[in-house]
Formats: sequence, C-alpha cells, structure tokens
Amino acid sequence: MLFTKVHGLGNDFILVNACLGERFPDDYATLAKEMCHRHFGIGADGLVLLLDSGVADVRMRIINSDGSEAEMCGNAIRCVAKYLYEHNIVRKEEIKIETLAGVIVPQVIQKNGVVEAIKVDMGEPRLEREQIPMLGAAGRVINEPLELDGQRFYITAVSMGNPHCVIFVEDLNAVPLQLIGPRMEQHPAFPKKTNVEFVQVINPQEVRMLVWERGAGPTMACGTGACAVAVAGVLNGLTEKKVTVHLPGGSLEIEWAEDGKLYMTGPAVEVFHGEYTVYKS
Ligand SMILES: N[C@@H](CCC[C@H](N)C(=O)O)C(=O)O
Repeated sequence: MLFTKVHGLGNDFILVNACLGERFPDDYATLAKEMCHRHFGIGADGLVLLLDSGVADVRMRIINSDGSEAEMCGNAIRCVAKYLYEHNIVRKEEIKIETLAGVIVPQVIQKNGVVEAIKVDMGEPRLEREQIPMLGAAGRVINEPLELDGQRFYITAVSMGNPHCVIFVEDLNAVPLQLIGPRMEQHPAFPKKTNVEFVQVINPQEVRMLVWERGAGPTMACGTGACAVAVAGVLNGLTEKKVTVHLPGGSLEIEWAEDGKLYMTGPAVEVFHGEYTVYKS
C-alpha cells in the first residue's frame, strides 16, 4: 500500500489515497493502530484516507492512532489540500473536501509559485449543549465548573464538528497534561469523549496552548483545537477575534470572522513517500 507521510506543525499523519486506486483493508481501526504505532509501524497521530466524493472534490476520513474515527482534523486537511494541489490531483486554489463535519474548504496560498500556507474555511463553531450533549440544561457551556477526581476545572465547550474542552490557566508550565488529559478526555460529561486544550493567554492577540487529543494523546498541534481556543477566548472576553495560537509544534493564525466562520492559516509539510506491507500482528 503506497502512502505519504505528512505533518502540520508536527501533528503527523499517514495519508493513503484510495482515489488513485490504492487498496486497503476494510478494517480501518486495526490498520490505523498498526500503521500509526511509533515502534511497530510507520508512526503517526492518525491515518488519513482519501476517497471519492459525490459532493466535493474528495472525501477525507481521519482515523486516530487508537483506531477511533474523528469528524474533522484541521492539520490533516491542510496537508491534504497541499498534497492534492502539488500532485496535480485537484489543481484548484480552493478545494472542497467532504468530512464528517461537513464540506470544508481549504485555500492554497502561494508565493512565487510555491505553496506557502493553507488557509482553511473551517465553518462555524457549534456551541449549543444539544450539539455537545453534556451537563444537562440548555444554553452554552462557557467557563462552567466541572469536577474531575475532586478537582474543579472551569471549562468552555466548543465543537468544530469534533468536541473540544478548553481550559484557561495562569501558567501552562504547571499543567500536568499526562495526568489530567486522559481523565478529562474520558470524563462522563462527554459522551463522545473530548479533545482537551489548556490555554495561557499572553495578550488579547496571542495565546499558548497544550493539547491532549481524543484518540491520540498529547500532540504537537491541533487545528480544530486552535479554532476552539480562539472561540473560547472571545466568549470568555480574554482574546480578540484574530489570534495567534502558539503550540509545541509552531503557530497557527486563527480568525473568527464577521461571517461567523473560523479561518485557520498554517503550514503543511510532505515528509516522505513509502510502501507499507499490511501484516497481522
Ligand atoms: N489533530 C487534529 C484533530 C484530530 C482528531 C481528534 N483527535 C479527534 O478525535 O477529534 C486537528 O488538527 O484538528
């Protein structure tokens, strides 16, 4: 099976293009777990499958390294757009990509004929509890207390198609991510589990963030997470609608625009191509 290894700010993926006739087993969950394994496989945070679409240029499926399927992935979709454009598979400056979170539209930004960045129309955030079914009553979840093993956290819940739990902290260096991340991910308040973002505000235009991803653990960056953080910052009166989000792997520019949509701009990198032999472990 031919694949391409890609990353967006160190959030890395194995991309398999089924539109090119590439064949792969039906059991995506096992395949993702095996291919993404850092020691027994290629190593990645997720497996990205490209398939034919009836409504867009291409369909993207994202399978986390634990085998679970996510609705959307911001870093992966930038990588997919660059891959489709540079390999002349979809040579359009605006590419329509079908995901479980709807059709997402990345735009290829070039400088002197070279793809410099990808700006993605990530759509509108979803804030109603009905869409993030948790904590009971109607309304939004903005800076609300949530108990976790006797500790109280103030959370803001934002869905970018996939669920995010944003927690603002005074000092990011003091956050025990490995300890709280997996427990918050699996907190019963989140029936579909959740991605968890810890955020320190530097100033109204800049934040630092750490992420524990649902189904993947700590990653170097999360595009949907950065969008959720931008929304949470505005809702909590902490940041402006245009914000730079600094992550362990680099920075993303996020804008919550007047049309209500989130726009995410950042890099995408193709690392290498390879051939994977499917085996039974
Ligand atoms: N890294 C991604 C998000 C990938 C999916 C996530 N782990 C989930 O299960 O929702 C991003 O860049 O958005």
